[in-house]
Amino acid sequence: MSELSEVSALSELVEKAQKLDAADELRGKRAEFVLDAAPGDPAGPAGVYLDGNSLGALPAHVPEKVADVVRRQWGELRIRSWEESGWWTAPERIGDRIAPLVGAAPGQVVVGDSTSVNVFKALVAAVRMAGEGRDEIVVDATTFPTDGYIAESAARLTGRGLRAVLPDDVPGAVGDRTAAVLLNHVDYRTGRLHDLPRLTAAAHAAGAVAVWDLCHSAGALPVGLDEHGVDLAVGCTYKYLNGGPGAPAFLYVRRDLQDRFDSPLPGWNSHAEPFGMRPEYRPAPGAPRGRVGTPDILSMLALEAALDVWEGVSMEAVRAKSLALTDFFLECVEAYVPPGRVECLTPLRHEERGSQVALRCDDAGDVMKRLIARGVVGDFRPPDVLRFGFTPLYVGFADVERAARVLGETVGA
Ligand SMILES: Cc1ncc(COP(=O)(O)O)c(C=O)c1O
Ligand SMILES: Nc1c(O)cccc1C(=O)C[C@H](N)C(=O)O
Repeated sequence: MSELSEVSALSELVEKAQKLDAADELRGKRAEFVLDAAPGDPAGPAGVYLDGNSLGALPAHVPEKVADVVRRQWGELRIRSWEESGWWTAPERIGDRIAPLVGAAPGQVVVGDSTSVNVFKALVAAVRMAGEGRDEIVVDATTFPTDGYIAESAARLTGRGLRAVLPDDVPGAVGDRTAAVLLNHVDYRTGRLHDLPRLTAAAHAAGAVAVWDLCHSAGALPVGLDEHGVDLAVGCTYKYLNGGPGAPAFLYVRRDLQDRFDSPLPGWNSHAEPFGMRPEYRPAPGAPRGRVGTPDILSMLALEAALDVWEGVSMEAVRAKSLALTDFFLECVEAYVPPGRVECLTPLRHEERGSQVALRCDDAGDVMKRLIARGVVGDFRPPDVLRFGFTPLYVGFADVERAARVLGETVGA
């Protein structure tokens, strides 16, 4: 590109970003988060946070809420808070706040433990639901590692075999031996969105139980758990749900399966009568059956406060903006990054795209370090992937233009 056409591409994209930001119905949400100044803001220098697919930004009102939980609820009310501050019922109450964000009616989502622990609970329970005749678990061959490790352990514990299958190949791979299928909704590396309705239907047609990991889709796009008849699902709350580092995960058990959910971790919190202190276990009805032990109240209540930012936000608006952000990023990368320097791993088709863009780049580790030094925060996944996550509640189009411009300068240097 000549110097003149480079300048005109730049000013065109800057102008386009301004127009897109002005028309953005979610733009007011950014002020609800603690972030660096936006590009163009005289308070700059601007930082661009594109790592909300790993750790979501802090909603500004959360520290005050957490301070109240610590000082008053814990410091003053102490043990009374289990009842008076609603600590005991927090896992189901907060589950019901996450439920509409993933397309679930109330009473089916419980919050607690890590995603890894919930993958274990869900997968072993799925195998138990499927019955003795089915001797195989199918796991996403491209899965985030923790699901693969846990599936391997779940298979050994339940005496089933484990087969890793590419999500696209699941319909042809499942059969009357398949007990359960564990899939990631969005691939953590490439940002590829898998076809949840089709793959759930394929698992069901084979008589298998479908278990989904929603870590990279919850809060980023409509999931439609009830609508698509998903059996069990898990997800984290520290990415697009902005619950904070180590915020507890969630577990969805479809209502009509709850009586058959036989937890492999039947702790006292999931007992029908937890304070009965009985030697024999009797599972609670409904979502609380997914609980294990004492909930981590401080993290859980930070998450509860963080969920306030969803007030008045539709997941359709979030999805529309997410696709517009990733489309615009790809357009800017095309304009600013020297040809051949990066290769897009994220599908261009909207139906196959989550809310991140992954670019393959030979020296990705070094490039990401230099981007971060210039205030553009994404992340690096070995061996050669640059990941950029776009959280529609707080990322704007000027951020996107700036990130791609700095990327172009960094890899072009
Ligand atoms: C798809 C997926 N599953 C599971 C996890 C990890 O779960 P946790 O660390 O909450 O157990 C992550 C990210 O950390 C992830 O991206
Ligand atoms: N959970 C994380 C953590 O505790 C530290 C650093 C990163 C994470 C992540 O969430 C990584 C993320 N799941 C990924 O997609 O790579």
